[in-house]
Amino acid sequence: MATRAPKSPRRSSSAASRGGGSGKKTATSTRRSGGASRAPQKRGAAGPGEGPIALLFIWIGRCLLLLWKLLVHTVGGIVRAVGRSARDLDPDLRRDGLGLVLLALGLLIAAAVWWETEGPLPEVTRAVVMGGFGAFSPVFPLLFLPFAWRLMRTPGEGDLDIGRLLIGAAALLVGLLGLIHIAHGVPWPADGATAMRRAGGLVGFVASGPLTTLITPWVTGVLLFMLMLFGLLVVTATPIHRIPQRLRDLFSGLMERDSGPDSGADILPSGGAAKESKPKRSSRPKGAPKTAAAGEGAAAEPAAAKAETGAAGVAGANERPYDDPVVDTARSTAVPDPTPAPTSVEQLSIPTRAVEGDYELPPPRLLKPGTPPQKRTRANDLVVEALSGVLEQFNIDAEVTDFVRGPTVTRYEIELGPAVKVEKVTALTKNISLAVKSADVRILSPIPGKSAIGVEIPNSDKDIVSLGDVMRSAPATADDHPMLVGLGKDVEGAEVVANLAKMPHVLVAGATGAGKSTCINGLITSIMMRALPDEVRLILVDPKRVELTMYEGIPHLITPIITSPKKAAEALQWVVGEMDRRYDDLAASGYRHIDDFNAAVRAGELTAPPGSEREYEPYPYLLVIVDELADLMMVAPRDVEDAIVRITQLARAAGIHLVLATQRPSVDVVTGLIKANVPSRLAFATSSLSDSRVILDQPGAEKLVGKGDALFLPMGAGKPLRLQNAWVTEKEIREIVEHCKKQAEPHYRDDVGTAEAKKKEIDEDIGEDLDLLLQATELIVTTQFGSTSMLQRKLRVGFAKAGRLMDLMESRDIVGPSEGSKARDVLVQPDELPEVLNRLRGE
Ligand SMILES: Nc1ncnc2c1ncn2[C@@H]1O[C@H](COP(=O)(O)OP(=O)(O)OP(=O)(O)O)[C@@H](O)[C@H]1O
Repeated sequence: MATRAPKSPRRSSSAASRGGGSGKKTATSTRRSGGASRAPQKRGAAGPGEGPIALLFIWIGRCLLLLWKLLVHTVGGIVRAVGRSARDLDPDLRRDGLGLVLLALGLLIAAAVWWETEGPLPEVTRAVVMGGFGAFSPVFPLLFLPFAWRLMRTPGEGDLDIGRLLIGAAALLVGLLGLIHIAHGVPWPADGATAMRRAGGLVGFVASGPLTTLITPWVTGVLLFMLMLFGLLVVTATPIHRIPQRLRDLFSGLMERDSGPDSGADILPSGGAAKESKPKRSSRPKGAPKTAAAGEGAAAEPAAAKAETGAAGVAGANERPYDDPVVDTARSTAVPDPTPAPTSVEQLSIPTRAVEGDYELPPPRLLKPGTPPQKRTRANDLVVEALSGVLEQFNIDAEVTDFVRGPTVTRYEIELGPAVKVEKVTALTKNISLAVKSADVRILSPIPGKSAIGVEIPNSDKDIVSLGDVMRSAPATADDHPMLVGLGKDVEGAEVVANLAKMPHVLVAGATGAGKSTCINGLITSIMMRALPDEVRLILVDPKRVELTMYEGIPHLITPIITSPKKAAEALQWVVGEMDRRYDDLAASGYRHIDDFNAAVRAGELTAPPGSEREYEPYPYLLVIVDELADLMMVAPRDVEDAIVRITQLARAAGIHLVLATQRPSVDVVTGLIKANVPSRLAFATSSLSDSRVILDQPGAEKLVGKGDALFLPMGAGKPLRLQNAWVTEKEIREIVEHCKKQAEPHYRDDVGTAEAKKKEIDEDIGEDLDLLLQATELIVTTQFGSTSMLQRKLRVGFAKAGRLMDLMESRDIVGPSEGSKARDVLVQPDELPEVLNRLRGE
């Protein structure tokens, strides 16, 4: 993270050269006056009083001086030109070149030391290396290999790393050579070159010789050993307090490598401390409480570090804004009055035992790594130049002090001089766009947690963020919640994950081609990678009929993928019913959240009330994903809105969550009511500012560059977090789907998407009269007497109402047609009554 302190020298120097024009002028004028004051003296020296010979010498001297200057300028110019073109080289090529130079050096030293090649260059090299490094010389050429390898293998990794490695290796080498020298009796140069070469050479002598005379060889040995240890820690980038953790990681890494072909296949490309999550997880036996996987060597440190970076920090997005909201909101949610537990309700069945043996989650290696992240490329340098140019042109005392490259955009940081208005920079958005040749410039003022303005500019050379990298990152492996999904990487390149159970409902919107479907694929794939089917069940609604078809048949589904908007609207009604059933169970058992209910059931603490035929089972999370809300809203706007609002208001405690995606975020699709009840938003590039306002209640999404560039506004967050959504290929999805399908078969409920049809019939026909109709039916069936006047008398209704009730019963084959003044035939026997009443109720 850039800090102000180290940059201040740069800042002040450029400030002097920039706005501090006065300082520059002063320096120039001082030089001029100096020149002017010397000139008369020189003229005086060549004055009329001097002889022609003296004049000749003076002129010869001046000519020589001129020639010298010419030579110096020419040579300097050539060197500068070469240097400039080297600087202009692509950083990757520069690193490759450096790597090759190191390889060549290693080869030269190997030729000199190992094969004792003849010739002046190998001989000088041999003398220098053996004289300098003594007994270590034969190993010396090998040292170049890892450096060369690292430079060429990991393009884009900062030079800092190389610097760290050099410092660490130097400390390691000096310590080792000093120890070797002590082990050979600390020979001095006066003892001869052979004795020095057999010991630690000149370096070993300098490291140990003088010290041994001052503090004895033993103490020197201990100090040199400590120096070696320090070198080792620097090389491995291990702070002392993390040594035990590193050893544990190393140990468990070795154990995993031994345990099978999957293990160790996917290591974080960035070389982070995080390891891949468990490659396999078997179905938990029912009743076994879930154990956290945080201890599996997954370092949660990056997330913790990020949490300090401000409100929009990644972990901030992941954790803080809705830290534990499930429990909190569950407490505040109005739980309906306790009702007796339903005695014979069919609970959302979860018989997803594996086809053979235990269910195994897909191995993480099925998700491939993305491109290695780059910290700086030539494109970034060009943008910094362009930005500085704009600031200079407009005479603004501000400077580009740093930049942080993310996968899609880079955030350039501009620090202002004293008394410079922020608006001066923000007003330049269009000029900056012009200078950097990109229409999608977004200005953050300030960057959260920093006193600097951020200018986000799309990279002309983007990195691909793969879902695999996100799912194997520390924030993902540190939490084994089955509803945790990989979203992508933020502008600083940190992985962003989110727990759908805590969101608790999310709206995904963006113009066509912006990356919505990829995002939905990422969500479903994350669930398949982490959740057993008896932990999370899915309802997938795909009115476009093409986006989600590949998930057909996965065991997490409770109904085949729904493609008809009408059926989808009905399925939402079913979800409302499922929510009510869950609430009934919660209310009857006295728990406030389905997680608590499930824990009690698993622990065997909860049994159905006496007289009930129920046997409680844990409820899985139910995730409903709608990949085009607009299609549903066109078919049945009122019903869909009602269902969504009802689900979103109450479903969180019942473990039911919605993901609603649309490419038409207009107010008739994302209505005020839906917006008010879907608190988390994920906006991809929108075609207009008004669309951005509909999704995020603020502008910003219209400036996104598409292809997965997104703004994530989790529930409770003030500012959206920009991220590059994770990419998952169709091939990866197919392999994961195949794996899941092999493990278990789906168990479809045939009532999903049909409930509404029955209800509709009731609504249209019966309307408000359901209660009266139920009473009338009960009366007529139990008495087996189809008389209208009896209904009038017993139900205290008028003739018209009684006649209407009779017509309704006739249309449902409860009574026969009217036969004048005679009573109608009753077509239902008393033992069929409960079934008929249920049918009338729409159940
Ligand atoms: N996360 C991503 N990383 C890289 N490229 C992406 C990403 N997301 C999307 N893209 C690119 O953008 C294209 C369109 O993405 P996608 O199909 O997800 O858009 P969409 O918003 O769903 O469009 P539509 O609404 O028309 O289905 C993809 O084919 C891919 O090339």
